[in-house]
Amino acid sequence: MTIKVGLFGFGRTGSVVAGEIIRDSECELEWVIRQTPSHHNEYASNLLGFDHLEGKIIHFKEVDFDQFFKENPVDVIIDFSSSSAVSEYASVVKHGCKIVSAISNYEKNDFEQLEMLSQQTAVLYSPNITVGINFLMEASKLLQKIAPHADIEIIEEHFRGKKDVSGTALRIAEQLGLDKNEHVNSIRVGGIVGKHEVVFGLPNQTIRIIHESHNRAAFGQGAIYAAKWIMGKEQGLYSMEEALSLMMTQSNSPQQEPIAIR
Ligand SMILES: NC(=O)C1=CN([C@@H]2O[C@H](COP(=O)(O)OP(=O)(O)OC[C@H]3O[C@@H](n4cnc5c(N)ncnc54)[C@H](O)[C@@H]3O)[C@@H](O)[C@H]2O)C=CC1
Ligand SMILES: O=C(O)C1=N[C@H](C(=O)O)C[C@H](O)C1
Repeated sequence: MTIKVGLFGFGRTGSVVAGEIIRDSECELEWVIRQTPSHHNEYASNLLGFDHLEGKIIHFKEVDFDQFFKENPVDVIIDFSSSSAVSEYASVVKHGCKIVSAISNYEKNDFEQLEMLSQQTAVLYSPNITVGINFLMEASKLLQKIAPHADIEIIEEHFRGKKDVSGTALRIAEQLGLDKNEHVNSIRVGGIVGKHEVVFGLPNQTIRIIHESHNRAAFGQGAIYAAKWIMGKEQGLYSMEEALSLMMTQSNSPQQEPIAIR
């Protein structure tokens, strides 16, 4: 069954994610909604160099969202836009659509709205939707159990233009029970896509667990994995850790396909 996808955001990340969705044989990019008016009614596929027409680009001011979702139904919305977009697609849950949100830093009221939507449909929210970073989080939690007295610092590195502190780093701090104001160190240089390092300091050794995204396609592959995983889920708020930890715990069972990290 082909999964019909609606994408919010076509910026640094969304434009790359769109390409991954178009390339995926099990997904069809139905439309892309964004705040930027350029390329309205053009196709993401053409802008990305594909020959066929897929993923019509829609300027968000040109649509009545409720009418739009009724006339252009999708199975899942993938959100790589901004915190405020959740209010635009709130009505989509009436049509049974699932949600994968990759917004890294939500305003409080926007996240509360996303939580409300999860009472009506399945919502997967992940500030870092790569398979690798979620493995880093599981590995860090395991190491903290083994070395409970270690000093721990989190270092996050991103491109110069990223204004907010990494939502991933804040999530790692939360998972490790660390004060995010004390133990998250940010570096903003050049065009770094995203690097997260958890440093465990012991008296006689230092252990570093590092994940680095080299290409935003990693976020697209993670979002597609999440979209496929959430298809069979009932309403509720899910995390990428849950999606992956279930796979990781079942990964040695013969009927489970191991995670194909590409
Ligand atoms: N969870 C993850 O693994 C990742 C999350 N992100 C997050 O994705 C978001 C976007 O990041 P970038 O692509 O770098 O930003 P960007 O500023 O380059 O692109 C944002 C896009 O969203 C659109 N947009 C913004 N607000 C909108 C709204 N209310 N309705 C419709 N469209 C809207 C803009 O027109 C633009 O196309 C950020 O929150 C970022 O932290 C980015 C990479 C990975
Ligand atoms: O803004 C980005 O680009 C990224 N944001 C996410 C975050 O804030 O954690 C994830 C990734 O590192 C890239």
